[in-house]
Amino acid sequence: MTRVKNDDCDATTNGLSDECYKSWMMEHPSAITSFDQMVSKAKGKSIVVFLDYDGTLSPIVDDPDLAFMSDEMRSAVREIAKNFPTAIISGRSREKVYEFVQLTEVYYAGSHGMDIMGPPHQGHEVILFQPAKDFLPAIQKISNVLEEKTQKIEGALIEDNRFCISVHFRRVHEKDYDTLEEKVKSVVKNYPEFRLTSGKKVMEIRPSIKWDKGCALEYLLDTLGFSDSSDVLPLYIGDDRTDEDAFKVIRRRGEGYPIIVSSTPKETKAAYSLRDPSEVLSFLTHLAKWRNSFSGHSVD
Ligand SMILES: O=P(O)(O)OC[C@H]1O[C@H](O[C@H]2O[C@H](CO)[C@@H](O)[C@H](O)[C@H]2O)[C@H](O)[C@@H](O)[C@@H]1O
Repeated sequence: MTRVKNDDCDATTNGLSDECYKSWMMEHPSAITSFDQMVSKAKGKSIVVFLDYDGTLSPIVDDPDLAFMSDEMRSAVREIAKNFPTAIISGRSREKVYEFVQLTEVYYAGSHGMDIMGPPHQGHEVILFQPAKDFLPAIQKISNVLEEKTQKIEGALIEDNRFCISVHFRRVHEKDYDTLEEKVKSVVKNYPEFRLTSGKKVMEIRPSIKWDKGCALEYLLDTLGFSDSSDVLPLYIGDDRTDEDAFKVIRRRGEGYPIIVSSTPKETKAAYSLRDPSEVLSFLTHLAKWRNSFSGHSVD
């Protein structure tokens, strides 16, 4: 049993010291203190902002239905979206993220990028890409079986994320972790076209297609007309394992900033870090102010 144990580190549970964090920060410096250096590379380029939702724009809470973002964060994201093309890429269903964020100015990619929508046009939804449509009937079946098989495990929660399913165990007794994982695995093994991944106290079942948050980032850059990597600086802020796929894409492109949200050292492809959503808020506010300071004349 490994999947359900180690995905939600904090300094108290993993015993990592401040010293350890400081040395990790040397490799992944704060995006706030590195701000001037980062934006100095923006000359002649377009910044495109990609944001994860849970743990990035909203703090991690016990009940996934209560993961609200603050009004300050909403205003900061709105300000960012006024100045840069902006997308929110989440493991949640697109509808659920929209319910939380409530901004019409941004692109949304739900279900780990398998459900991409542009800003609404004349009040209508603009669905751009849904590569896992064929899997919907099977997802529904899996969801029903999981509901039934896990109903006796206190605290287990199945979340329907449309093109993928989350099995939450944040509120499950630790003694029941193994049982829950076995049950989930026994269901998934009957659906070879699906795979099991993990995040923060959550197991996720998703179609085994070659599509992830990194592919969604590239798709959105192409859609926005930025396939030429020398003209664009993509900036991606995220806190979880699935965000690593986007970090890798930015690394591969050789331009842009992968930024991890973490208050503990962890293995990551990110180049910069922010401690928590409150630092994300400061960074976004700073970025919008920096852009606004050029209003009327170009940054280029
Ligand atoms: O890609 P994200 O936007 O980060 O979504 C990843 C998962 O986030 C949510 O779960 C996480 O946040 C919950 C609320 O804070 C927390 O209770 C849970 O333990 C975390 O794993 C969401 O509910 C999942 O469906 C997403 O896959």
